[in-house]
Amino acid sequence: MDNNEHEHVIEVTDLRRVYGGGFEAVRGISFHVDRGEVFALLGTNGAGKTSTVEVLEGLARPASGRVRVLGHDPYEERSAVRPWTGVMLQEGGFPSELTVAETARMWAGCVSRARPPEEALELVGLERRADVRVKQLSGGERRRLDLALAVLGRPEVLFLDEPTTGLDAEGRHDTWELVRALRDGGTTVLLTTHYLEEAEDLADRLAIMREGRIAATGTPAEVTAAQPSRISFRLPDGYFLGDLPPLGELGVTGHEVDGRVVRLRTRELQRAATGLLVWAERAGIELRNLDVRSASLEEAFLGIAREKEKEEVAA
Ligand SMILES: Nc1ncnc2c1ncn2[C@@H]1O[C@H](COP(=O)(O)OP(=O)(O)OP(=O)(O)O)[C@@H](O)[C@H]1O
Repeated sequence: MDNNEHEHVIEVTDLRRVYGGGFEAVRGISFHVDRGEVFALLGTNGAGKTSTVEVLEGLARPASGRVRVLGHDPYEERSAVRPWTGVMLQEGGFPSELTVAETARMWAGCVSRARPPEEALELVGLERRADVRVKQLSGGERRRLDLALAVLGRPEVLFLDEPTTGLDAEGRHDTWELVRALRDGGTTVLLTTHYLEEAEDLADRLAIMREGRIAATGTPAEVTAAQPSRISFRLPDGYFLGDLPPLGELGVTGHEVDGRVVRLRTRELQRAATGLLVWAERAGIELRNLDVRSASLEEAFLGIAREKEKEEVAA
């Protein structure tokens, strides 16, 4: 199979997934992931991320819609897709009596084009734990083992469901480095995560799901651009809000005053910050505790979650 012919390594069109009792967990979503991209699927608990990823992994059939991985239907043509994909589920569930090295060797026997098991363990920093039984590993070490097994077959497409949950800060950064290295080597990665800084740092593009639908999608910068930036500072004694230049002219769309602390919201950060600083400079004022910040992905995420709450209150 010439896998290079499919630029969209993953294609999802109007995907719906309905569970046995009739509950519609995924309600018509579309997105694509190109070769060598890291794509993050974000969302609140129960938003439908795992339900979506399971369909892409070929573990479940869609109720309707079309899914293609490397140009194939991952459920109907599992044997054409499976050898090229690596999967890290939320729960690995490997036999706990085997050692780490035995587990890796056993798994290497099940995949085509396997790396040497020692190399996979080294990639995730488990080489010194090779002789430890799986049941004796810590939660974070088990996640590392799950990741080692997912990359053992040199996959072209890697599915990572919450890969860094339970890892300490160092483990998380190690995992990010590994994902970046795999991406740079041409691997396409689809990951779900609850850590917004992980998506901000790693993802080329992302989608935020809410109640089975995609509420926002784009690069991290595009998704955060929809949220206002913030400027805060301390007004010097003797000055009042009315002494500032007219806020509308600075491109400020909202403000709060808390004692002497002023917080401004704007979608034109450079214009607002420049106007404010020029005013302060001319007036010979020092704006103490000045903080100028673009919106973070976390703010965009919370904004989307709050839109939903507002809709519910209004209904
Ligand atoms: N086997 C099932 N039968 C019925 N409903 C299910 C089943 N599995 C999941 N659901 C429901 O589908 C919805 C989406 O679940 P899913 O696990 O895909 O969400 P998620 O975004 O991955 O959540 P989390 O971040 O908590 O892992 C939830 O409301 C969940 O209760």
